[in-house]
Amino acid sequence: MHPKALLEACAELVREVLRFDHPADAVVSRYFRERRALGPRERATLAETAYAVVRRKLLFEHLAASGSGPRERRLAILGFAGDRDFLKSALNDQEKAWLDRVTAVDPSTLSERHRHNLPEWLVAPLKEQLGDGFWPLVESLDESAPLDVRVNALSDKREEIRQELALAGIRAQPTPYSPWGLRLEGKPALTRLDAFARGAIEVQDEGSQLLALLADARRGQMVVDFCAGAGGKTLALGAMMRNTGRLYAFDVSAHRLENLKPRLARSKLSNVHPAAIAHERDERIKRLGGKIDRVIVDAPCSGLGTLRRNPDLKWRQSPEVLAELATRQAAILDSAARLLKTGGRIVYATCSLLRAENEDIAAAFTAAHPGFKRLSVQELLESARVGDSSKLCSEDGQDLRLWPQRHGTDGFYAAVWEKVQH
Ligand SMILES: C[S@@+](CC[C@H](N)C(=O)[O-])C[C@H]1O[C@@H](n2cnc3c(N)ncnc32)[C@H](O)[C@@H]1O
Repeated sequence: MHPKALLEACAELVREVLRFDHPADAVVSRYFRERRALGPRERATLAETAYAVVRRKLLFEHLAASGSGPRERRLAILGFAGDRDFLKSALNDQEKAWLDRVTAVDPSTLSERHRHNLPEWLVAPLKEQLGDGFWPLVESLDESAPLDVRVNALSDKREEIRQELALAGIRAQPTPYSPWGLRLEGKPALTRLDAFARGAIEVQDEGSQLLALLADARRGQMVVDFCAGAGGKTLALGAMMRNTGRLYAFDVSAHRLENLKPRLARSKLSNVHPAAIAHERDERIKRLGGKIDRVIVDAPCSGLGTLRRNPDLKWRQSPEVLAELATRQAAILDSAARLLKTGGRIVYATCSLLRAENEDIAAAFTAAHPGFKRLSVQELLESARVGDSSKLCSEDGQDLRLWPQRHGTDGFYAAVWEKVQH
């Protein structure tokens, strides 16, 4: 593609993504679907440019103010993810001079908001939680998230899969914390691998793997994945249960559960029962009340722990959305807890960074449910032989607290309770 045409296409995609009416990955996929002639390198430049603009939106808008021409074109120039000379060959003299001027700006002279590129409503709670750790978080959000896979413990050993991947030219290292994880070098395509087709590996962030581990699902148990979605945790739980017992995968979205089916077929699990529910107080849930050994609530959340992958979320969420989510999270946790038998365990988890969706929900649940005892996540991780478990937890060891800048995973939270009395 000619440089001028590619830059124009980048500006067009930037315009569509910045409407924020749909998730950026959906907008990019649709853009590519409608333009099948685009080659892989053009697609990479387009997607990376659009994501760069979303990530550094406040800075780029600030720098773009001094340029000329359409705003999205200026933003696309600033975020352009290709070769610099290639880009310059698409620019007129005025644009070249402007680009040279703005790229010479000393970053230390920029205001805070142009350095962190976050909305103010998000900055305040993060600074309060992290103190000096706020800036390392900001830096980590500019990096790309690693590609982790979970090895299916039902059928395979991690080291053997690592060697099998090496033979296919894919280098991988064991993940530092999850006993099932491999962290791959680069972003190799996996779907054509035999290990993928036979269900030996599934793409899953190491943090997600640890959430499933906390449930400690065992052979022969009755287990519920309450917000199963496409079943990332379900598959891990099923393997922990050695394909015995009964594992219900519930979700209000039948569409998301559909995406579990091919994964389930690959995994060879036969103990999983997916079912769409109308809401968290569905009749189906009521019938199972008091009968379940393990429940995992991977609650719908702001997703702000996944900003490396989904940087548009910081612009698509708001305090109003968060308040509404908190109400739903509390209601879902409350209903899910009714499923437990005495001695059963419930895990509440999110991929949010914010206390409002995490510690606050957990504290309110503890206060309202005297029959539930909080378990120390640190102790649970120790008994699961996860090394360095104190590094993964809140200071008191109660909660799982994973951060991209500290653990390399997405941001995750988990709290765990045991039902001690009726
Ligand atoms: C964080 S996602 C789950 C991801 C999934 N556990 C995985 O590992 O792939 C949250 C899920 O909660 C579902 N959800 C939202 N409201 C719900 C409710 N009231 N009851 C059950 N599931 C709900 C959403 O449809 C969404 O799939």
